[in-house]
Amino acid sequence: MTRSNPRRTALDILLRVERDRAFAEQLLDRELSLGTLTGPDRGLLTELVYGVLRRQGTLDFLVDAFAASRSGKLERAILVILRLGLYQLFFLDRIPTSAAVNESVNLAKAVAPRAAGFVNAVLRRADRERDSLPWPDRGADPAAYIAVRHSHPRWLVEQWIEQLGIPEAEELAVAMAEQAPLTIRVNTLKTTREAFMEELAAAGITAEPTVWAPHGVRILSRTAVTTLPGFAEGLFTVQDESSQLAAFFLDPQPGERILDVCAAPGGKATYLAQLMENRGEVLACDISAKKLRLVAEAAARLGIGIIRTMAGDATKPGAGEPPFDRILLDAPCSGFGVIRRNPEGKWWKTPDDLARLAATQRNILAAVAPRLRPGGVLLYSTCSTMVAEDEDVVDDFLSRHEDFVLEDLNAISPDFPGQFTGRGHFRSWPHRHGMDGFFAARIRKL
Ligand SMILES: C[S@@+](CC[C@H](N)C(=O)[O-])C[C@H]1O[C@@H](n2cnc3c(N)ncnc32)[C@H](O)[C@@H]1O
Repeated sequence: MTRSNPRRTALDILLRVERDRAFAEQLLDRELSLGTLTGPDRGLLTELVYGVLRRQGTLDFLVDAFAASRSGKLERAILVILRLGLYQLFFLDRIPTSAAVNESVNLAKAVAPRAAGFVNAVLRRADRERDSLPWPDRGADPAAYIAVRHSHPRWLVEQWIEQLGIPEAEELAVAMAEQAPLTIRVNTLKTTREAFMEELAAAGITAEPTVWAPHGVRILSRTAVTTLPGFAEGLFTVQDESSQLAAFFLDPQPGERILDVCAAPGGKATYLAQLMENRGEVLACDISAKKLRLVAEAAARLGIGIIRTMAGDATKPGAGEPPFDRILLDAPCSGFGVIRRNPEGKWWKTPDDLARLAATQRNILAAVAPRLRPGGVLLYSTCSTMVAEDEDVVDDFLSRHEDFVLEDLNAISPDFPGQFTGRGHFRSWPHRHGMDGFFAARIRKL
């Protein structure tokens, strides 16, 4: 078997994701750029890698149901071969059963020959018994049912149930296991949304304007970003509608000085500069000097001249800069709002990680807030659905800083009904809004 077999390549990538905690997106990009896979095999590889990571919880439940050994006890390579086979059997319509089973057996013969018969037996049994799967009892244990059926860690589902109640938590769980839409932001320094949509139509690409974000376009055709017209010319950048809105709600004005505290890779920093009509200054900081280069590259491609980058740890007090008109703190977070895009993250992170991240978020917020001028606005945002990383961080900060107040986005931006909580935070949900899960709070210094 050669490396140009998409199932073998998917197996290698999934094993590396498990073993090294490597990001699937980077491994896939590298593999696809080699050009050893062509035509539909490229799509199949992507589908298998992301599909197995998204549905891993359900697939392991099926392994436990149909294999004599529990999934946790199986050798890694055999477990991943079973996940791949079951994914093809249960989630892909276009692959015949015989192909799903035979290709899995071939994979086993190549990497773990003594397990080939076992793989064959488990997959054939799962296929025979597909109409009587032993799902957990929904009434007796709704969290177990939702976790297994829609493939999320149980503790995460329990948090969602606490926030939203059982029926809505299940809607969210369904949406969070789907593929996310491809959304871009049109660069209004170079074109308009209308003109860009005409270019897309002329290139045969189906797209629609985003519902709420004023410069967003959702791409409906299945296509790679780099093949869209105008990428090299900087007519657009990839950015989910929720992330666009978070930057938009800071409401930066031309000529102002803005601090973007955790800026890399620059999705929001470049949008701030765009909204400022490329006038004023955005100081884009990040702890990673390497990732800050991506901000500079994005700014150059988009024709932005007002972004200055500076590496540094935002938990340490910044020195030497006069106070800023506005601050964006897009904090490092669990990423539980974007698990449609990075599904591996949901299997890696634990409640302990949330506590650790929340401590960092609190430290950064307390360290950067003094850099705001009186009357200035700070926007705290995360791509997390977790109250511990969101409302709790903001409330803790406000309880210790009497010279800062929470602003009510319902009053500031009344044209966005349904996006804000009763207290005036921005909170988007995939099942309600079709966007990633995002949070933002506007805080004003008195
Ligand atoms: C959510 S990402 C920012 C995304 C970015 N705002 C955008 O829209 O493209 C969080 C960033 O925080 C940075 N970071 C983590 N800890 C930090 C710290 N202590 N000080 C500064 N930046 C930090 C990470 O390197 C990462 O780039």
